[in-house]
Amino acid sequence: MDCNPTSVVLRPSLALDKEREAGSGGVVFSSALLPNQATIPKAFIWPQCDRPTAIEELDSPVVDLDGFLRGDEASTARAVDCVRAACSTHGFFQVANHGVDASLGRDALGCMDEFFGLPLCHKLRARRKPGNMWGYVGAHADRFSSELPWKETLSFGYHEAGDDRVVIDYFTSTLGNDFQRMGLVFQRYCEAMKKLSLVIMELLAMSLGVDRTHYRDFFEDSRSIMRCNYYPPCPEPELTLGTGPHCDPTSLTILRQDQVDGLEVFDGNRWRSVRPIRDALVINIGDTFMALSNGRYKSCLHRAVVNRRRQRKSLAFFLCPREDRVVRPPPGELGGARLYPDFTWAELLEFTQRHYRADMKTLHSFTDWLLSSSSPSPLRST
Ligand SMILES: C=C1C[C@]23C[C@@]1(O)CC[C@H]2[C@]1(C)CCC[C@@](C)(C(=O)O)[C@H]1[C@@H]3C(=O)O
Ligand SMILES: O=C(O)CCC(=O)C(=O)O
Ligand SMILES: [Fe+2]
Repeated sequence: MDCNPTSVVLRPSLALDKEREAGSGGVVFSSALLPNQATIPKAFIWPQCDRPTAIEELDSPVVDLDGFLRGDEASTARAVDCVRAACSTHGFFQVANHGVDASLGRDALGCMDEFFGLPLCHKLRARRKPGNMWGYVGAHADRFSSELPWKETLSFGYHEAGDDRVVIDYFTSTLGNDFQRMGLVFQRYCEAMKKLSLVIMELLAMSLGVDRTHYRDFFEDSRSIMRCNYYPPCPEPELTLGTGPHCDPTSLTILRQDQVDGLEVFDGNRWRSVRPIRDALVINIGDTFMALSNGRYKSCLHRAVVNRRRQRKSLAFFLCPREDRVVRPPPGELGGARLYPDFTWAELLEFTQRHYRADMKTLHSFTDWLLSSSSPSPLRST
């Protein structure tokens, strides 16, 4: 593989579930090409209705977690009210004084600069293999053939294993022992994200009037996804998107942005920007938690836009339950008619990876697909 390809070559159109062997070559999207191009390939051009427009800022609350983490009752009550208000509307809020070491977040963003700055042939050592979710991808050009997102991504899994090395081992086994330090930084970052996500789960439970340990226990043995998003500068940012409009299919997202604008949330009427706040973390509810709350909390539509001058990076930690846990709301508190059937995260994840490109209707489409499937799972009650 030429380490510095001279052009973006996109293979002929292919449907999502007819994924070709990645080894067949042909498709690369590399930021190394960009400074020399004045226009973007047609496959990256999005429909007019999806293109970025001039927008205002989202009024997303910043929840100070310091008092809650110290067990202060008044601060806890304020945090619970703040979370309830945000999750009952656009599902986004930011947290400050969250207990995650600020230097760890900056180190992780620094490791992203190091990885995505590698020659393409080195990045391709981590290339995502067909049927697998982990690895390096350019513009999802191995899965989609139009409306390609203007980004490179690196995704890997995180779960507590006996030796606490699952992420370190991923980096050293995929990229070599020279990447031991990078693996250690991301290992520690994922551990910190997991710890914070369980704190947020307590807050969410309390704000829903559910026993405060309910969701925490449900995610204790979580199998989460870490995704590094790298958005190169784009010669025609008004025609494309860094990440298309979607609701996260996962349960909870903890997003660390760098200081470059780009995250946008649809508040029901218009797109609004989520301005980066230094060292704060953006939290949003995903589809799986919307089902766990029987629709009380909203998984919200969001996207990422790019710009002509500056690269942008974001670190998205996606909390997910163990694959075989049945997703259903807690008995009693969130009563009323069930909005969604029982399902497992494994079923929803497989739907997004093999049958459906996650967008703003993923959970609705998944529910239809699930209930229409010929072999209903014995776990499922509707
Ligand atoms: C389960 C997942 C699928 C996507 C990553 C994630 O872990 C959560 C967000 C999903 C995604 C980012 C939504 C927009 C479309 C997508 C294809 C992307 O642009 O990356 C989605 C991810 C995916 O790899 O399918
Ligand atoms: O990069 C961002 O700000 C958002 C990315 C995102 O929504 C995602 O990866 O699910
Ligand atoms: Fe997202």
